[in-house]
Amino acid sequence: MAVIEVNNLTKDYDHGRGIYDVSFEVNKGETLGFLGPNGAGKSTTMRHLMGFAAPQKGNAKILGMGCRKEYAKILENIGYLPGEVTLPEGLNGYGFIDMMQGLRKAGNQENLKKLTCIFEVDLQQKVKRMSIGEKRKLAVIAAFINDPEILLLDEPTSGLDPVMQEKFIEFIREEKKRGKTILLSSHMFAEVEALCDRIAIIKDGRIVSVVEAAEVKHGLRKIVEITFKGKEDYKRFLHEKFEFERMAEEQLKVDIVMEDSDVNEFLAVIVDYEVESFVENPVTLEEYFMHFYKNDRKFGGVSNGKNH
Ligand SMILES: Nc1ncnc2c1ncn2[C@@H]1O[C@H](COP(=O)(O)OP(=O)(O)OP(=O)(O)O)[C@@H](O)[C@H]1O
Repeated sequence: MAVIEVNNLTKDYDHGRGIYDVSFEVNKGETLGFLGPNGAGKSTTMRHLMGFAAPQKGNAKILGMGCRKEYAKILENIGYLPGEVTLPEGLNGYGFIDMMQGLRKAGNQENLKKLTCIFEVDLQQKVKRMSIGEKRKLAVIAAFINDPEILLLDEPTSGLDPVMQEKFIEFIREEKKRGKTILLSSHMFAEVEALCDRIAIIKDGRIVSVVEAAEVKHGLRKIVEITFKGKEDYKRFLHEKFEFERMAEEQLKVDIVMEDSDVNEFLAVIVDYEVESFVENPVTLEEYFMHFYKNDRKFGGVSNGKNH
């Protein structure tokens, strides 16, 4: 069952900035990683899910409720950690948590103790005296304070030191075991690999790929490097219908991108060529993702974000 649904969500800020026809869903108990370079549209999508902005087209729903219209109801079930944290400077940690608990009508002192202990925040301290990391940890506590079923986490570990990052990952693993539904935007491959069931990649405001994390982890997509014996074969091969990643005429070498399901087709074609060698390398999540950073053309399965 889809808990979070984003359908053709569009917000055009002009000059090619914004999000365009963004569609994906997050099922109950699933963690979807939302990966994209700076300015790709992750926070904009999250803000629409929180009902802070109205789309020009499409819609965002949580538990079947429209995020803009039923904002107050949705808030009771949701924990949101914004990408940029701005906290009221005049309050101390307790004051801020009280304010957040009041907003959500769900005080939970036991949970507060547990979270304060895990994330080591001194709640007596005034917000204005806190470091960036401490403010971030306070925002993490606020997001989890009412033990929400659904979590929208916008780059949750940015600003945390490596020990805290590790603690956070452990904490989310436990939350996953408890059946939480999570949308997590991140730039950190290790974090995404450790936590996410599926990964949606967004670039220039558009979803360019949605993949099962296991598919990437187990290297179902591969780069095959083929070296030909002669120039004629090398040139002829370039006309074959494969996805070429790299061509090096001097070395008579090409890299093609393949999925497991393409292997038979590849073998049927390659028997017709004199091959010096071929090497197969699984694509890591980082390579898969970096491809979108560096290139505009598609790499692997482009989907509408609805495959799961
Ligand atoms: N209120 C706004 N007015 C105008 N442009 C905006 C506004 N909010 C976002 N944008 C633009 O929309 C695009 C997407 O921004 P967004 O903050 O969603 O990216 P992001 O993927 O979260 O990036 P980052 O990783 O840097 O946080 C950017 O080009 C940004 O400049």
